[in-house]
Amino acid sequence: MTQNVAIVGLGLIGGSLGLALKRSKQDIHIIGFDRSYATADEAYRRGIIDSIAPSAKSACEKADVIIFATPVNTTAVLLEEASLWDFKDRVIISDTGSTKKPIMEAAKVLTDKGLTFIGGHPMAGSHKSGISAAKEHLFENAYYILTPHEGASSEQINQLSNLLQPTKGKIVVLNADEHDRMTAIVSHFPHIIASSLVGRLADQEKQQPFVKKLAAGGFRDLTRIASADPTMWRDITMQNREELLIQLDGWLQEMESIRTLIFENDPELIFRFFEDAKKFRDRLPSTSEGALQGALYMTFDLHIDIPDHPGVISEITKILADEQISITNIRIVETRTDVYGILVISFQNTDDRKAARAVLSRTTDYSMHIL
Ligand SMILES: NC(=O)c1ccc[n+]([C@@H]2O[C@H](COP(=O)([O-])OP(=O)(O)OC[C@H]3O[C@@H](n4cnc5c(N)ncnc54)[C@H](O)[C@@H]3O)[C@@H](O)[C@H]2O)c1
Ligand SMILES: O=C(O)C(=O)C[C@]1(C(=O)O)C=C[C@@H](O)C=C1
Repeated sequence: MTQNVAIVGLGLIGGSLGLALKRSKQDIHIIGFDRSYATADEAYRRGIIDSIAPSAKSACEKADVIIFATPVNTTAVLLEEASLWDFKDRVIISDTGSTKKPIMEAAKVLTDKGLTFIGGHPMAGSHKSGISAAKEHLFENAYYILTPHEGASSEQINQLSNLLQPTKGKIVVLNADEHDRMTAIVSHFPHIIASSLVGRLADQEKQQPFVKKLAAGGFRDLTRIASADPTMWRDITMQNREELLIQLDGWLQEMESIRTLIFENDPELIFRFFEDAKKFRDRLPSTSEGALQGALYMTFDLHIDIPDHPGVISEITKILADEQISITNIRIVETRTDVYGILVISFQNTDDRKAARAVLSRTTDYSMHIL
């Protein structure tokens, strides 16, 4: 029997979910709704959804499973409005929001009426937003967290997990408190730091106009996420305010002790500060070790030692293009005359990276590394 799935909000996450569900072996009809008709129309034309609904209500009332993929404050408002909608009896309602406690609280208007709500959060994304950035592989190897309401049965949790299988995410069940505490540590607070570092650069650029030209690899790597959508991050910050304040207090204390460290200028203690951080960072699971991507998201990068000669990059991209291996990013980490430069190419998944490594080892003698 056909399963009707409604996706409300067809941006990066709703669109990627639609693309992933499209490869399902189950008989699924995806009904999409977005407040922007142009977005819904693009989703339909790209085959991400099977039909466009005229409203969120109309999409949801026909659905067996509903996934809200809107910014978290909007999702809370929609859940409130949904208390007046006529759902199918056995409907499962879920979302993709980056926060879970306030969403679970907002869903109470529905669960109090006997409806089933299972919070969801795929722990993979991007600083890009909107349907144009949607990718079928986005959730591959990422944790996909579910936070079921206490009324949800294991059969319903399994039904949702089965539906989500084509995302190739790893489903884990957590409670909403744990979820919000952990995502504050590894996702939400780092985002605040990235944006504030960019803010410091913007302030100081007034006195040092040349400084932003020096913002090289380190600054860029550390602040990539500051380019993300401000609406999404405003909502997350407001909804996870308590955990963020806890993180901020800890950080201020940490900065105070780092201030003392620098003031006292003890070489051994300064060395140990960097050494401890390096040891811990180097032990974090990486996708190259077969670990899951997740909050500690690793891109599928291949580092290639290339000589600093004109034409080398086009040689490599041509080899990959001939093999139909798509790349998501390409950058030079270091290039100096007479010294090997390092080209970093990012792929969508481990399979593409493996195929690229294999073809480049057959056709070139450049050494390659996965960090
Ligand atoms: N971007 C990420 O990295 C990421 C990762 C995991 C989860 N999430 C969560 O997923 C959700 C969606 O994020 P995104 O990155 O896809 O955002 P997005 O901005 O790319 O997409 C959101 C979509 O929702 C639509 N929308 C907004 N208000 C609406 C309404 N009232 N009715 C219908 N549609 C509406 C917008 O037009 C847009 O197309 C958020 O809750 C976010 O916290 C984001
Ligand atoms: O990779 C990024 O750009 C992200 O910010 C993705 C990221 C994260 O912090 O890891 C951001 C928010 C989501 O809730 C999940 C994933």
